Amino acid sequence: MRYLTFALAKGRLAKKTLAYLEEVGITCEEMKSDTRKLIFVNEELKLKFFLAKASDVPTYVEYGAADIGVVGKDTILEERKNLYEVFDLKLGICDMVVAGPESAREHLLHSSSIRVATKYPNIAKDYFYNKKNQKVEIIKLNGSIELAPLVGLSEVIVDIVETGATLKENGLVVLEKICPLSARVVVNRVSMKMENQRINRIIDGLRDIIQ
Ligand SMILES: Nc1ncnc2c1ncn2[C@@H]1O[C@H](COP(=O)(O)OP(=O)(O)OP(=O)(O)O)[C@@H](O)[C@H]1O
Ligand SMILES: O=P(O)(O)OC[C@H]1O[C@H](OP(=O)(O)OP(=O)(O)O)[C@H](O)[C@@H]1O
Repeated sequence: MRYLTFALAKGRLAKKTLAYLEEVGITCEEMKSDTRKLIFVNEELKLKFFLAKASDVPTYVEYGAADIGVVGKDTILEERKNLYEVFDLKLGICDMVVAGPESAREHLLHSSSIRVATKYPNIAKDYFYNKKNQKVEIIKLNGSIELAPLVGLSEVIVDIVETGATLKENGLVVLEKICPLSARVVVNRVSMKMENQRINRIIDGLRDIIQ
């Protein structure tokens, strides 16, 4: 039997994803230890696991380097890879929003000369260009997005809001909601056909514990 390979997003989602997998009998003790090792193997179940940067998970799965991945819907929308999104794990629940100072609300409604800072340029383009038909300038950043309107880099941002604490502490508010987000299980298109039974057994197990 060949190994089924899982690509998991390191960071926020990793711990909870591992806890869910454990509940359906998929364990990888080694992975929980403090190690620099990148690949972990469960010989008994013929499974391999690796932790990758969240934004790279769809790439590993599209190319078949991983059969299954767990990653945020934000990353799926941004990376636009060719894969099956099979299941909502209902963890890492948050929203993609347009945010800024209250003073940007009017500007956002009427002006086209708006700058939007974001880690998610494709999501921002899709929202402003396709859904709203509004020509804005999109500026790509890699983190601490809330800084942009505070220092005059942009009028608004497109970013994730979970508790709202970061926005609040920086005097910003949600101006428009783009979409809800949560972690999803994604599967390589060929693996879905070739390993259908094994993959469906895992997905059914996860579905049972979440419902
Ligand atoms: N408060 C939150 N902020 C950011 N992401 C969140 C939050 N709550 C849940 N998530 C989800 O967790 C995923 C992983 O977030 P995490 O912060 O670990 O990585 P990242 O910010 O995408 O990557 P990196 O920090 O390496 O750029 C996100 O893609 C999103 O789906
Ligand atoms: O609504 P909240 O609960 O405050 O969470 C939202 C914040 O968390 C994320 O940032 P992250 O911690 O990933 O850091 P980053 O800004 O460096 O991406 C996101 O980009 C927001 O800044």
